[in-house]
Formats: sequence, structure tokens, C-alpha cells
Amino acid sequence: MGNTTEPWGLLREPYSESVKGNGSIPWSLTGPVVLLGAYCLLFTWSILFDCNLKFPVFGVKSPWEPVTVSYFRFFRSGETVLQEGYRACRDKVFQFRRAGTNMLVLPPQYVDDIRKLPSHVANPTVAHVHNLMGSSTNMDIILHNNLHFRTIQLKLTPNLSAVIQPMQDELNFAIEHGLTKSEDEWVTIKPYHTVADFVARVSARIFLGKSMCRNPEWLEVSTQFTENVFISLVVLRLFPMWTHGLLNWFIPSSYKGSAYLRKAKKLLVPEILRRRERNSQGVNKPEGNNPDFLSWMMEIATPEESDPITLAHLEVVMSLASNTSQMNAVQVLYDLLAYPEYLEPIREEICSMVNEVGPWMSWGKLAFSKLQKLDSFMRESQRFNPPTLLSMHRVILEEAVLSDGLVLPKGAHISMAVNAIQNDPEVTPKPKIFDGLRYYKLRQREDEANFHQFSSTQDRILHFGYGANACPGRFFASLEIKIILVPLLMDYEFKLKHRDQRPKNLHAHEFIYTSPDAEILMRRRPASERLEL
Ligand code: HEM
Repeated sequence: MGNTTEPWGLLREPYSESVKGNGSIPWSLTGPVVLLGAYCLLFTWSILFDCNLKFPVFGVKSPWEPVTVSYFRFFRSGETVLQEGYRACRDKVFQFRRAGTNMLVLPPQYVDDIRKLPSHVANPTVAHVHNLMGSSTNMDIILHNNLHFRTIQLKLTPNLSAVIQPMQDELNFAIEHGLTKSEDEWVTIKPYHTVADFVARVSARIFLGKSMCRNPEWLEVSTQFTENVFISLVVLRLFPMWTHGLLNWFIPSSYKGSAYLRKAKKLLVPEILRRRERNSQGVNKPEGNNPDFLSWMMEIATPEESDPITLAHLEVVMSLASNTSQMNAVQVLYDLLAYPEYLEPIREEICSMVNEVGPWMSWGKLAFSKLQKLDSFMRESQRFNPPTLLSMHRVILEEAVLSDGLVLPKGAHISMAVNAIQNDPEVTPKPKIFDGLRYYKLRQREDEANFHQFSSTQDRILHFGYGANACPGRFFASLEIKIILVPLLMDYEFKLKHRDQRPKNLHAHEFIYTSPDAEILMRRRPASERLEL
């Protein structure tokens, strides 16, 4: 296979030689020559001003190739581009082309430097909005409002114990109504959709409370908005930013996404006003005795943040954020099918937790944190199938000088190749081997029992970022994935539809998705083997 990602920044000299000629140009060729000249000017502009020539470029075959070709190459072979860049540069910065930016990929020795840079210098939110093509996908609201982030940190995470039982309750409802009851007949399911439905329902129970969480319109909004945003951003990233305003008119997912957002506002604004009215009458006790994310947001919002339309919009942002949990849960399920030898140890661990703590519905946070084998398997599964190959995204708002003198220019979009870093043998020994208990074993070492967890961030394991800006929802995500997986693994058997073939992932840009159409088989386990509720 040819090297698609030759680092032309390293080989600049040949391209800097000027081509000389002294013949006159016939008139008939004027048109093409002018066009060629315009083309050259356009891409000379892109080379000289768009790229920082200090750093080698990967994923570009020639400096004269149209930017959309480079965008398309990263869309098709992002993993190869990043692997080749990481291998060739190791402890140096490299870059690749992506719509609207030439992304600088920093090596991991700068993790701490980046962690320490304040947001007015290296901004994660501007980078997320850029990644999500926020001005075209309605995700730019997070530029002006971080109420959802604060609510996760100040309310959701400290109250995880309080959300366990409602989540379990909602999952029981979803399983009861959505999965087969047959112990004999194998039934085909599409895990992407089944798990998406479970995550939507369980999340909605916590994000909106019992009164709204089974509303079919909301459940549709919460899954479909996310899906359409991802379709839009995958498409838009193939084209230069200046075309996006126009393209938005022609991409169905763009106006579908906006329509779902309008629907969400129509559903939630009356609910917010109803709650506000209730509070003004002095009724502060949460309905159903369980507080939910919406009431927490309303409680801590500043007057400027309290606009019901904004609160509704942030609820939609939350359902998009929790979509990553769905991807992770499906990947774990597929990995358990690909490596079935881990299923029994994990089931035994769950049974011993029932013996120790009691039936499933009485479990608290501690019981979930003691599922170390399941947790380890989830982390290993994430190592093989991360939702994204890049993390630690920042947009540099003011020129920054790192500890060794490296200058990050104003306007640069930086990130780290999370997967290449974690799978470096210096970070993960024998990285090609799937060892579901890898992190479980590490936790048995002295003083390391609390490290190496699915939700732990480490300076070389960056799936959730690192430092103050790391994903605030990771503790909730870890809990939610376990709450969904434990009953599934205990109450059902699964098998691959096509023998020995783990459903293939889909790759687009730096993202890895599970295929929506992949199918597996399931049937219910006998009552004696099921989870004691
Ligand atoms: C396995 C699932 C998840 C993964 C892998 C993940 C990963 C990430 C990553 C890499 C970031 C960027 C961190 C940085 O800037 O360095 C992030 C940010 C964030 N995540 Fe997660 N996440 C997950 C689940 C969740 C869930 C369930 C929630 C909500 C409860 C959530 C809410 C957020 C929010 C609010 C941000 C910040 C975005 C902003 O700037 O507004 N995440 N996540």
C-alpha cells in the first residue's frame, strides 16, 4: 500500500524551486492559464498562510492538491494519517488538514503544559464547537453558556448515589417492554438501536425526571438530534468552512437537526414554566421525590441563564454528550462476543456482588465501583474501539509558549492522538493483545486499587481528556454503562450472527462508530441464572 500521508512539510525544498520558462502563451490558452494561475494562487495561499510550515504535514500528498482532497483523505483514512504522523514524529508536533483548520497534533509530553494553560489562552469549548461544526449544527450555544457543565460538576456527580435507583427502574421498564422473553428462540437485534434506546430512556429519567422521560417525542428528539448532528458534521468537514453556510441549505440532516431542536423547545419550555410556577408557589420538593438535571439547572442558573429556551437547548446538548456512552456500551457488548472467555468471570463478579450487597435494586455506588473486572473490560474495550482518535482539543486564543519553548501560534487548533499514544508499547505493553483484565490486574498492585478505572484520566490515557477540562460526565457515563450492561449480561445470552465476525466499526474522520445496521442474536437466560432484582 502506498504511503498516503507523506509528510510534505518535511520535504519542502523540491516544491520551493520556482519553475522558469520564456515562451509566449497563445491567446487560446489564456482562459486555462488564468484558471490555473487562480488555482495556484489559491493553494499557494493555503500553503503559505493556512499551514504552519514549521511542522510536518501528514495526510497530504502534494502541497498543490486541493484542500478538499486532503479533507477527504482524512475522512477516509484518519487512523492511518494519525498513526503515521505519530510514528514518524513521536515526540514532535505534526499536522494534518481538516475543514477550516490545519490541526496541530501534539505529542504526549505536552499534556501537562496544555492542562495548565488557562481557557483564555487555550480554549477547549471553542475547539469542541469547531469540531462539532457548531455554527451549522446548533452546538455553538456552549460558547455562551456552561450551565450544563457546572450542573454536572456541582449536582449530578455529587449525587450519583441518588440517581442509581431511578436509572435501574427505567432500565427495567425498557427491558420489560423492549426485549425478548423467549428462552428458546434466538432473536435478532441491532445493538446500536437497542442500546441507543436504553441510553436515551435512562438518561432522560435523570435529565428530565419521571414525568417526561417516557415521552416518545422527547425520546425521538434525544436520539435523532444527535444522529443528524453527526451526519452534518461528517459531511460539512469535507468542504471548506466558507461553503458551510450555503451547504447547510442542501444537507437534509442540517435542517432535520434544527427541526428536532425546535421540537425539543416546544416540548420543554411549557414544562420549565410549569416547574417555575410550582416553585413560585413554594413547592420546592422534586416531583416523584427524585431531583433531576433540569431542576438542578434551574436551581443554579444565573438570571441570564434562566431563559427557558436556553435551558431546553442545553437539555438537547446533554443528550448529545451522553451519546458516547451508547457507543461505548455497544463496543463492550461486541468485545464480549469477540472474547467470550471474559463473560463468565464478569458474571461471577456480579453474582458475588449480589451475595455481598443484596439484590440488584439495592445496589449503591460502592457496589458498582467494586465491579472491577467489568470496569477493566470496559477500559480495554475503549482502548481498542475509542469513540474518537483525537482528544485534548484546544483552540489557541493567545500565543502560548510551552515549558520547552515550543510556541503555539494564536489561532492554532491543537489536539492529541489519544489512540496512538495509549497504544504505544511504552504506555501499554503488548498493545495488540486484548486483555480484558489488563486494568483489573494493575489495580491489584499495591496502592493502585483506585487507579486504572474506566473513568480515571491519566496523562497518557486521554479518552476523557485530562485536568480541569476533562469530561465532567465520565463518572455518570461509567455508572450508566454498568447499569445497562449488568442486567443485559445476567439476563440474556448473546451470539454473533455471522460466526466469529465481530461487527465492523465505521470510521469517519477521527470518529469511530458502531454500525447502525449490525445484527446479533439474543435469547433470555433461564430464571435461575438471572439477576436477583
Ligand atoms: C464514554 C462516554 C464519554 C466519553 C468518552 C466522553 C469524552 C469526552 C471528552 C474527550 C471531552 C473533552 C475533554 C477535553 O476538553 O479535554 C468531553 C467533554 C464533555 N463531556 Fe464527555 N464523554 C463521555 C460521556 C459524557 C456524558 C455521559 C456526559 C453528560 C452527562 C458528558 C458531558 C460532557 C461535557 C458537558 C463536556 C464538555 C463540553 C463543553 O465544553 O461544553 N460526557 N467528553
